[in-house]
Amino acid sequence: MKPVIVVHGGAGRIFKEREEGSRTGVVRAALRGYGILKQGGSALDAVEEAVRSMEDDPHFNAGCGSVLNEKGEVEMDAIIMDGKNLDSGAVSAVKCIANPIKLARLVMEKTKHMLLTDRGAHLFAQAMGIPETPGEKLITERSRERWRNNLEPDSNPQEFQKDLGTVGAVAIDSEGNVACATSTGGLSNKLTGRVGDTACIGSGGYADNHSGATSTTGHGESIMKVVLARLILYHMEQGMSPEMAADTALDYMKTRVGGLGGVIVVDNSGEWAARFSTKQMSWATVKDDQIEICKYITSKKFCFNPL
Ligand SMILES: COC(=O)C[C@H](N)C(=O)O
Repeated sequence: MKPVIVVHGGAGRIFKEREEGSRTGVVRAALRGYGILKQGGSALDAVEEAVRSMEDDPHFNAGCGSVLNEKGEVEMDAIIMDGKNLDSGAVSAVKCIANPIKLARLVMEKTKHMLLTDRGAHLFAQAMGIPETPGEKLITERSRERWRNNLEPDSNPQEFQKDLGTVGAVAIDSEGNVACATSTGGLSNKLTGRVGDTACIGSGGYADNHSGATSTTGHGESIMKVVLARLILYHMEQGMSPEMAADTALDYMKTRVGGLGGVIVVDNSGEWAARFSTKQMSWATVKDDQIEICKYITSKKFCFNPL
């Protein structure tokens, strides 16, 4: 099987000043993940590495650069899933950790559970020897400014899309195993303790070798209502291509609950798609040693925009 990786850096508006950084960030992440796949590494390692590289990049709303909650604090959600055995691990509302995706993977591999939240996740991180990163180090000037200007949470399913930047990756490795990973700071000025789609299995991501893997981004409450990631795989199980399944599910989310978002998908034959109903989504993919990246324009080839 020829390995493939697809990454996204969030659906929504991408403001001019973040365009270049966001594009460079998704390219770097895709190449890092693909490097692992090329050396015979697993899809799981590849998606973790790709997401970790975007968590470390302040241009994205994950890890360093996360948006802030109503109190001006970082609270992050992340999920990782292994399509071989349907194992998954997630964390929600975690604060002083540089790489929530790493912690999610440890939840998957070192506990009998699938999701740890807030204080419990923090205690688990300590027990695993993960160093504490002061919250201040995760906060950028951009996220602080956004917090100051945004007294209300970005809760409108259509209006939420002001330059966020959740990150995610899906991959298939040379053995035909698929995996997904997603990480986010969530919605700006959200209520303390709000857990979004990203930490929820089937919403923020899903991976199953029998069909494929998907990672989602967009209005979290809408994504959770339609269980977007699992819905896409369901459509693929019924015979749709990744692109058709993604468009059908995004269209359903828009018409049924008025929510917008974006998804990346890879199926178990290596066919992939990056689709969105928001104005933009940054993404990059590497297949056959060729990289393809988003163009920040609305073209038929690169995106689905029903607006
Ligand atoms: C682009 O914004 C996001 O993806 C936010 C994320 N889905 C959440 O609601 O937590």
